[in-house]
Amino acid sequence: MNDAILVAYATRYGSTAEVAGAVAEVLRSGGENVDLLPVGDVTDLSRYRAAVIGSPIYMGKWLAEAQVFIEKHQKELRKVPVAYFAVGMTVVDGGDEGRRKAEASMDQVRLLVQPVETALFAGRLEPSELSFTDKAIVTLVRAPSGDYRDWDAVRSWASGLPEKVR
Ligand SMILES: Cc1cc2nc3c(=O)[nH]c(=O)nc-3n(C[C@H](O)[C@H](O)[C@H](O)COP(=O)(O)O)c2cc1C
Repeated sequence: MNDAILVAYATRYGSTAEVAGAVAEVLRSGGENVDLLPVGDVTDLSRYRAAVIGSPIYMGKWLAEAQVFIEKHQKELRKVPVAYFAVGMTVVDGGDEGRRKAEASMDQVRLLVQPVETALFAGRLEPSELSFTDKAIVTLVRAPSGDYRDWDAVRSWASGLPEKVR
């Protein structure tokens, strides 16, 4: 039976995993049968009637594992409604240009599988948690730090999904 909804995510420091968790929770509370999985743990897509896929943005792009997941499963994913969400910091105070850059992070995956719905969410950046290299990059680009995730925005988007992926 392909009656379940897949919520699959990539994450480096956990914030996108938590956004995916909130999306899954809202769908479940609406009575949907949901599997919440890191992209690397998804094997069989035949049991899903829809997929929600999210990735954080790093240097303007989705994490490689999210792109590879979509590329690898593009044939199956094209048969069902797919929604994408991107999590990043340029949407925090980057205005229209920040949103445009965040939208562009999905260009690659849009080409592979056209989504029925997309969303951009502000993320979390905690410098003390970052690897040496990541910390050096965010210091260089003077990225804002803190937790900017807007849970109301995430939940509101998720509550509209069942209608969109029907
Ligand atoms: C090295 C580095 C590069 C980043 N590049 C971008 C970027 O290009 N655009 C953006 O919107 N956010 C960028 N971010 C912010 C992350 O997308 C944000 O912190 C996100 O919540 C991280 O998700 P995760 O905790 O799931 O890994 C960057 C963060 C780091 C550490």
